[in-house]
Amino acid sequence: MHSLDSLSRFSIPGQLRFHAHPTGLIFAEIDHAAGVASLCLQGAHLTSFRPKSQPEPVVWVSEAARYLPGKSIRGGVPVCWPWFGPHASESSFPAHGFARTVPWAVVDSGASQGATHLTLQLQPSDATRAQWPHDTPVSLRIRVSEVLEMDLITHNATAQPLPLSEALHTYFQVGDIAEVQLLGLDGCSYLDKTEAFARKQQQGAVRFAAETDRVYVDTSAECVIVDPLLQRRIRIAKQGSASTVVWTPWEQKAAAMGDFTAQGWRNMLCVESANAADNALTLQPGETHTLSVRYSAEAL
Ligand SMILES: O=P(O)(O)OC[C@H]1O[C@@H](O)[C@H](O)[C@@H](O)[C@@H]1O
Repeated sequence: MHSLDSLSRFSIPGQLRFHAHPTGLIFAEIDHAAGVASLCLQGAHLTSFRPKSQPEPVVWVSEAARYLPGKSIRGGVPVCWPWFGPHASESSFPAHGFARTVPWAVVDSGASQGATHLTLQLQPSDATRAQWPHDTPVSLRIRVSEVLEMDLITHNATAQPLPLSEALHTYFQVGDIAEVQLLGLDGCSYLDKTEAFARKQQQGAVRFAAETDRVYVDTSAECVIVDPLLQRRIRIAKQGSASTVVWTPWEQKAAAMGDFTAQGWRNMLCVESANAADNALTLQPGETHTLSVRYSAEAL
């Protein structure tokens, strides 16, 4: 694992620095001329992003989030890998895979093409190998400017095809979940996790009035969150992702989770760029797969 000293060679004066949280977790702080972001090295978990043109963050993190070794953080961009949701056969394995709670190493940083960038690689251990005994290097590359770009890159270095599901489980900041609309999914099929995975079809924009937990399949469309309170649109563009997961817990579920404040759930919406359910991947020997997202905000 990194010490702060060993990270100094990746620092960029005025643009990228590292610091330790009182719990020991190490964070990267990126301050680009056009946008700011924070990322926890555990989980390669981005915990905030705000274009400097925006008064409010684009990426939401819970005010009650816990920053603890081995625990996932409520908000930001959890990396769900190498499976999304519950493990297919082992109920004791963690939901959404182990990537979001284990150490990642910084392997590169820089400032080029108008952005500050940082690349991390998951560090396999005996504990991860017990759940995933495959040689599949995985890295996360982020680029911060007025927009946030992220690439989740998985390489199958084994001699056999491997099943894999994944998501960049992004929590977006909204003025009030009950007022926003999500565009881009009209006509898509989805699995409704609140109704035992019933298969349904989206009609028009997605609006929210209760717990919503859906895996939209066979869609690589750009999604747009229209937010009348914050007077902005958030654009979510992606490549290498054929599913979009839409999740909001609503009051009761959020209260049961223990890491939301009483009203915090109202200010978030998860729109997750994924390869899950019908769109789970099979990585062929030697294949490299990249899931890429690009988040931007503009005034309404
Ligand atoms: O509490 P977790 O493990 O971070 O998961 C949050 C949510 O993540 C979503 O992606 C799932 O579809 C939901 O079912 C789940 O509740």
